[in-house]
Amino acid sequence: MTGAAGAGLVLTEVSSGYGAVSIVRGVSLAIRPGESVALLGKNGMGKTTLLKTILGLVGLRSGAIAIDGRSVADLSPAKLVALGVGYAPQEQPLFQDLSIRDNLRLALASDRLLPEALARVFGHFPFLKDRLSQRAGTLSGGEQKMLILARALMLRPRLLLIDEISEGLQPSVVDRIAAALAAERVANGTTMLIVEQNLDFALRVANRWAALKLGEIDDEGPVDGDARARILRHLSV
Ligand SMILES: Nc1ncnc2c1ncn2[C@@H]1O[C@H](COP(=O)(O)OP(=O)(O)OP(=O)(O)O)[C@@H](O)[C@H]1O
Repeated sequence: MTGAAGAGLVLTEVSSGYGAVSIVRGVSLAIRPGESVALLGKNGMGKTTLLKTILGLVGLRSGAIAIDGRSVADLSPAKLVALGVGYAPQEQPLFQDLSIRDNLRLALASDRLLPEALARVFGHFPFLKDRLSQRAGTLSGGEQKMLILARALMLRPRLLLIDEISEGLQPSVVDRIAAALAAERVANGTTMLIVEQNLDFALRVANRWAALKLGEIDDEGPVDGDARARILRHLSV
């Protein structure tokens, strides 16, 4: 393994929500450095809200969140980035009128870092290299998802939070994204928390899983021979 090792993430009785509504309820989850955990569950169970709570985009109501033993409660987005947190969000994450190059540049504090960071993401997604000046809004849905992930990888995150990246993608694109995530883990020991509804993808990219139901962790386990059947119980109606 080369480069910085992954970060540890510990959630202790985390609760959060919107207005008067509680969404995430008492979630405890410890992810060791280098682990990849798939967070599964039906629509509306609170998966995205939990990721946003870790990032401070949704306020923490009670409980604690620590990265490498350090509370993230009062950290600004810039400090989270400095700690090595990368985020691939589900909704409207690209600047459609900016070029691929400028969308990637926005991940960095300084252009000095650009050549090395671009070289890293070109290794995962070579098509970006030939189309750097193309407007992001003209990319296909799958290409946009790969650009979103590439942007999250620009700073070589130690903890990567990914929200339903495989949604609506054709199998060949899902394969490329799974390969990129696997390569990052091998190269950098990146810790990952991956919100998913695509069970096959989740089982490929994670070594552990947790199922969220109405804001609570309903079940969890390792990705082993029993995982598929156990998870399906949580995804089926
Ligand atoms: N900004 C918001 N204000 C109020 N309620 C919200 C807001 N965002 C989400 N919710 C509600 O919180 C609940 C959980 O939503 P969340 O997006 O976290 O679920 P999810 O498990 O990620 O689902 P999906 O797979 O559909 O993205 C839903 O009932 C949703 O309507």
